[in-house]
Amino acid sequence: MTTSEPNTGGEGPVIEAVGLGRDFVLSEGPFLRRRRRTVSAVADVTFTVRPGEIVGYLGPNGAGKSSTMKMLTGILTPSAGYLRVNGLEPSRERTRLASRIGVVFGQRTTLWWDLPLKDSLELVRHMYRVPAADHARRLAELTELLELGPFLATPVRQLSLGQRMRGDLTAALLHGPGLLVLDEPTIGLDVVSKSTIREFLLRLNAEEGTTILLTTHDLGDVERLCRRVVVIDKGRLAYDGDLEGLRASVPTPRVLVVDLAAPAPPIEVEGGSCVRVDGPRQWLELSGNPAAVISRVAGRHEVVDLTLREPDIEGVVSALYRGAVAERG
Ligand SMILES: Nc1ncnc2c1ncn2[C@@H]1O[C@H](COP(=O)(O)OP(=O)(O)OP(=O)(O)O)[C@@H](O)[C@H]1O
Repeated sequence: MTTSEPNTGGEGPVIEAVGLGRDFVLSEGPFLRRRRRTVSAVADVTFTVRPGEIVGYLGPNGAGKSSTMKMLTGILTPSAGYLRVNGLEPSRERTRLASRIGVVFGQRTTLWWDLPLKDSLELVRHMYRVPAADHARRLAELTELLELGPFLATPVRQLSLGQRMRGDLTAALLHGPGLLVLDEPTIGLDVVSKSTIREFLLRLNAEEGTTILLTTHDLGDVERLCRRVVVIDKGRLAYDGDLEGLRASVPTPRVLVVDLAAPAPPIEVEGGSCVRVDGPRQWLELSGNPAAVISRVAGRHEVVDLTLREPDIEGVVSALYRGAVAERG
């Protein structure tokens, strides 16, 4: 793939947020007795994204992810803190910033509902003032990579969700931005469409060095795409680091699944605690060395099969959301 412009605003951070905050003032209660209450959607969030990173911005519902995305793209003005995206202050320099970033909100489309996809993309070209030759080349590349060919002439309203998402990604990338901000890019998509989008994003990142920040509730997205995750909870930063570190930071035990020759009472063994029994199959949460527990179990029971399950990212993130992670500074 080729781009018409340099990808980033230099070697400095693509995103720099320091003590970022956003409050909303709500008016509650019956007429004449209304009270004002301040909600901190984002509070004192500090993180940096460097050129070429793919960062997952995760958190439970209402954590403050969308509010952060809106501040990054200049739609919302921060109430507190310092924020630069490609060296620009998003809420004050929104138009300049728009030429350097691509944004896709999975639940909305930027395309024109009644126009064929190709015409919608042509309008996007005019909005971003992309020269016709650059547009043609870029559209040809994206058409091939995202397999848009069969439905370029279809009105957007007739596209499937997966096709529309590929169209939206194309619209966001036609001007060759160095930063792509995605809010739930695979929401509602089937397995094949999710995979197409993930592989495309990986390729975009590898070949063009495009920096990607995405929110997602889909742990498949996280595992496939994100070498680093930033987790926020109740507006505050809960974790910033790699997936391995996230796994290690949450006490999610490994589980030994034991298939016995016949149903039996819950196994009692040092270093393992039986958490589930289903016929001859039992699940032991491990607190001790797996090899030692396995040898103890095998020494005392007639075992047909054993499987050691590592905690998956789903378990880790839900444990993190439940507040199992130690408070960090
Ligand atoms: N315009 C607004 N007015 C008042 N409160 C708001 C507004 N936008 C967001 N909030 C509140 O700020 C908090 C964070 O919301 P936000 O949409 O950023 O969370 P989120 O992490 O994106 O959630 P979800 O995963 O459900 O989309 C919530 O308590 C929400 O109710």
